[in-house]
Amino acid sequence: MLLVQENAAGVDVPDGYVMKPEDRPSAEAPVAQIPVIDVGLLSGERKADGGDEEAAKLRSALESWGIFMVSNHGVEPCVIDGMCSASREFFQRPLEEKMKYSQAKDGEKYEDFHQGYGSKELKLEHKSTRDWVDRMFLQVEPQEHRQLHLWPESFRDILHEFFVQQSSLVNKSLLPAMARLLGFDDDFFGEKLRGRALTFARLSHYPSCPRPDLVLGVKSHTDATIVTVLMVDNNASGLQVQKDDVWYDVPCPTDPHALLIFVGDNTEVISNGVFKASVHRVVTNAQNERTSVAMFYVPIPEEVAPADDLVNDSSLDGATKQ
Ligand SMILES: O=C(O)CCC(=O)C(=O)O
Ligand SMILES: [Fe+2]
Repeated sequence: MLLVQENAAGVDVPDGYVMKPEDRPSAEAPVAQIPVIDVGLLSGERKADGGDEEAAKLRSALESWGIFMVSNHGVEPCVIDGMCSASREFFQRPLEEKMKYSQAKDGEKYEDFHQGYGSKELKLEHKSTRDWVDRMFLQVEPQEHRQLHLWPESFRDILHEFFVQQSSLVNKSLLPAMARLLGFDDDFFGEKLRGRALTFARLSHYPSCPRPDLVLGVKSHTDATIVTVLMVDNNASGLQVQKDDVWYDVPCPTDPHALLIFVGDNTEVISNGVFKASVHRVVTNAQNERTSVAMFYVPIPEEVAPADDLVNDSSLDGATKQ
């Protein structure tokens, strides 16, 4: 079978989705105390108004969870609402409609790195289990590489606007604040996302699943990014993060317009392990469907190496410079 949507109506799940017993989620997970960072206070000049405290919260999140929420982030609420409803509307369309945006040719299986609509179809030789998710995967940057024929008209403009506003959040606020925590110039991370760097959007739709005890929405992974920005709809939680070998639930943000930020692998490497990439997964839910939109900020591989100043600097000893 090609798409999760086709399986979701059944009472049981096909074998290909059933996780090995050791990888199945437990019924109850503790709740992660993910900090909410007020981005407005992070700019270099806001020390007196609580900026130091906010920077300390950011540091603690970067060094432990590898994930945090942001408020006051400059992405307009109407843009977040618009992106959320455009994604839901797209996934609710009949399958034949959505398949117009699939890159898989007739009879061919969709593969994850292809742009367009589909679901991760594992090759037979792969032993790994399938994820309970349908997706739309699109390259957003460099803009001249966009495959606009795969962008449904209904969300072309809103996805572009969502990207423009959040890339300003990433480049003007978040990455400079992260660089300052390591004692670097504001542009330290940002310059790794210029030129041939790539940005991808992934819209994910998790239909309700009859066996959340056996099946995962997305298996445990880290993102191969500098950072990932995630918008979740508030219909259902499902995201979990791992810390010290324990899986924690990430609750839906109480502010429906908050965004989640993941530290990606590349930042862990560049910071020489000072900042931790978030290990995360998505569990399924028997009652509710769920939609998310992730934006992946991916540098060119040559930019990914531990920063010289952080290597062999015994004075750091696991802590960061101020
Ligand atoms: O849907 C989510 O909450 C997370 C998705 C995710 O981790 C990913 O697409 O890399
Ligand atoms: Fe992820």
